[in-house]
Amino acid sequence: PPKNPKKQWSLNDFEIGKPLGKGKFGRVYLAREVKSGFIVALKIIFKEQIEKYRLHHQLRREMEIQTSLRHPNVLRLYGWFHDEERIYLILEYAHGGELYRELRKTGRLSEKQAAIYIASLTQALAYCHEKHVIHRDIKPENLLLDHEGRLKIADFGWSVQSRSKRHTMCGTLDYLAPEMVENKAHDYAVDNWTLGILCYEFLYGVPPFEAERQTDTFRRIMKVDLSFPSTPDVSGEAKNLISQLLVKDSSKRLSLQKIMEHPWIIKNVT
Ligand SMILES: Nc1ncnc(NCCc2cnc(NC(=O)Nc3cccc(C(F)(F)F)c3)s2)c1Br
Repeated sequence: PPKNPKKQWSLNDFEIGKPLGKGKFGRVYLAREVKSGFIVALKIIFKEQIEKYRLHHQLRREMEIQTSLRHPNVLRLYGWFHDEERIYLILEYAHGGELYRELRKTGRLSEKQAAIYIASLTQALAYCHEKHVIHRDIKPENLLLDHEGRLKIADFGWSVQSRSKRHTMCGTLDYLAPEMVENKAHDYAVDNWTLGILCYEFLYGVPPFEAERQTDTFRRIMKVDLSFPSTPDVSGEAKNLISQLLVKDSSKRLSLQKIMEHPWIIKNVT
């Protein structure tokens, strides 16, 4: 018998609820699938924006990549549909919202919480990398929390299926690895660098190479101008992990496997 064709969704299948957030190119709403009562997040993207910025292939790639990923720390993309002027992404609803709101609220995280998030991110990235997917745009805005406070990587709008080295420039400045800043060929190790950036930001409340002007941030990234303030008092193990990730030579960055075996992770996560 023919495989039952993928359900064709339409807006009538959903009741739209409160806005959850504004992302690039469109808003996200809470929504309920009428028949099942299943709660989702519906991301609405305007076609003319996609046309204007010529992002069709990127959006298509995101669909392909995300519908094939299944991991507890990767936000699900259940499917999508479109009408005259909009494209709708049917996403897993992350009840805890955006991680960066928690970061802004509390200023910085405890070492235990930071280590738990870094371990979750590392496991999610190890899963993505074994599926040849580099996210390339890991930043607090793309990290969501579910109802149990479990971290979910979202928005694979910049990810790529990579077997060869990549060249496309993307991502926000603070989180960019040197090889991306230099627009050089880059590979999976860019996500390892970003783990170092995030670990620093979770513990100190700001990313390590933050500067007034973009040119200064670029310069600080290229120099790996890393320094640890004396307050808050962060453990030596945490600084050790960050220093092993924020390494200019991408081949010398601590591997995802080694991150999971690092004393700071072992001490705080098991
Ligand atoms: N509480 C919540 N629970 C669940 N989700 C929430 N927010 C949505 C998070 C996202 C997940 N995936 C996304 N994907 C894209 O946005 N993709 C996208 C969009 C435009 C253009 C492009 C492209 F054309 F550039 F590729 C790609 S946004 C929230 Br708040």
